Amino acid sequence: MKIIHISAECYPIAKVGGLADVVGALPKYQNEIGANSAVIMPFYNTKFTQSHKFTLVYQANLILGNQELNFDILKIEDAVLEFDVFFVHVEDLLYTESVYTDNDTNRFLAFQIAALDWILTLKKKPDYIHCHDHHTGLIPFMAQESYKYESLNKIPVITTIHNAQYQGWMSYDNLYKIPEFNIENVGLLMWDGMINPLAAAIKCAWRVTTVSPSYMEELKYSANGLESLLSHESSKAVGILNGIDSAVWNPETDKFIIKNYKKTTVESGKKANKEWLCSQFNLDQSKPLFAFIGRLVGEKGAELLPHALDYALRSKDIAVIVLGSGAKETEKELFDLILKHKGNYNAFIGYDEKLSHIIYAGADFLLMPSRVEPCGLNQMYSLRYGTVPIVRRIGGLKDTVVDIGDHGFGICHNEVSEQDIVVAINRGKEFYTQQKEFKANRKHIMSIDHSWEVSAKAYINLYNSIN
Ligand SMILES: Nc1ncnc2c1ncn2[C@@H]1O[C@H](COP(=O)(O)OP(=O)(O)O[C@H]2O[C@H](CO)[C@@H](O)[C@H](O)[C@H]2O)[C@@H](O)[C@H]1O
Repeated sequence: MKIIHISAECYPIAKVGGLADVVGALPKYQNEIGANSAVIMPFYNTKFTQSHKFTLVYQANLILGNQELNFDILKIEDAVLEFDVFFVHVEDLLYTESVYTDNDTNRFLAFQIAALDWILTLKKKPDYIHCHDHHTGLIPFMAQESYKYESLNKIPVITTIHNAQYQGWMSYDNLYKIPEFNIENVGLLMWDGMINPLAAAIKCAWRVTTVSPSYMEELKYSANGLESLLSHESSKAVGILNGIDSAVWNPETDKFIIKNYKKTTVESGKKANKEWLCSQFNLDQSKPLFAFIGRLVGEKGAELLPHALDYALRSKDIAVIVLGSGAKETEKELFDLILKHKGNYNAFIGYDEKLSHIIYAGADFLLMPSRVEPCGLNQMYSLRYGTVPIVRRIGGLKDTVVDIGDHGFGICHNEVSEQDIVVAINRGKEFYTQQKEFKANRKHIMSIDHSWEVSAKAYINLYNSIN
């Protein structure tokens, strides 16, 4: 079974968030169960692309409206990953330091056209094309409707929605850039007067998946304008919970953390990581350490953190560390708290993969007060590292965390509010004082299995169900 994943991100090549983690793991686990799964993504100017060698696989020109652009398909020379990765290299458009820029309409249009132009030339075509998020949302439409891709229209295309908040909207005057199709079918591209790649993907993909079962249900009521479309297409839609790459996220072998540990050595292991964090960030290590890692955006409830943390920190009996970047105002407010709560609070405003691993290892609790959470990986990473997740009951968080009050192992709250966050922190504080139960819980959560094996198989079953 030959599968090609098409994505804007893939760990460790280019990562902005959880999309990269999934696309960097799913093909590997699909290959382990006998598939032949590869990825095609844009060739960005990242540390990874600078430090590896690539071979040219294919070269051609693509037509983007009235522009003709040269593109290369490249492949990593050495087998550094456990699956093949192909790159679309369009020097002037895609070779940027950031994954996302303010010219993304043209960038991702060119990427998608180049990817399909290349697939068209393959002797052995993929059995399935698996697209991820709106950046690849026009592929299901083009494969089905554009005349030049007619020979691909029997290949099932699957779209996975990692985040329906972003839909890739573009104005109607971009229509001529999409390879020619029967204009009577233009409605498949449109939603609310705009070309909407995510809506087009939901309409045209053979199957639509979300990254957790609860998120699939929630989208029917809250999908940034696509609710009725999701309800209408629900017969071809299913939620499959993400897994975590247990080779990358393993406290026993993790090269980023200060001291490796397993279930039997969790106390000394977490202590060493916490000590390092507290000394680096001037925090009191005798206090329970609460952490937040993530994009500082409304979906993550991040704008509530400054006030909620300010309030919770007044009692001076907790320590807090924040790692994130995003909305400038939230960044500033979180930064300003450092002086106010010196010794008990610190924040790293930015992106740091290594630090994120040390925080999962060294913190006692991880906060996720998300407004929207399609799956959430952080709570699963924190479980694996023996860190208690504190989550809002939403999306994938609801599917993966059970409250200690319900014979579970985490702390859950219902509302996205400062008050709920503070109450949840206080419950965490209280739990921390019951050291015997707290330590037993740590061991328990480390053994909860969220590895990709089960979900990788679920995707294969889904592909098979199409024929
Ligand atoms: N400043 C920072 N420094 C270092 N690392 C950072 C960081 N900010 C975030 N990260 C890392 O980025 C990843 C975030 O993953 P999530 O799944 O929580 O979120 P995201 O919203 O990006 O993904 C979307 O797609 C994924 C995958 O399907 C869904 O789980 C999720 O719900 C959906 O919103 C984690 O690996 C986290 O450690």
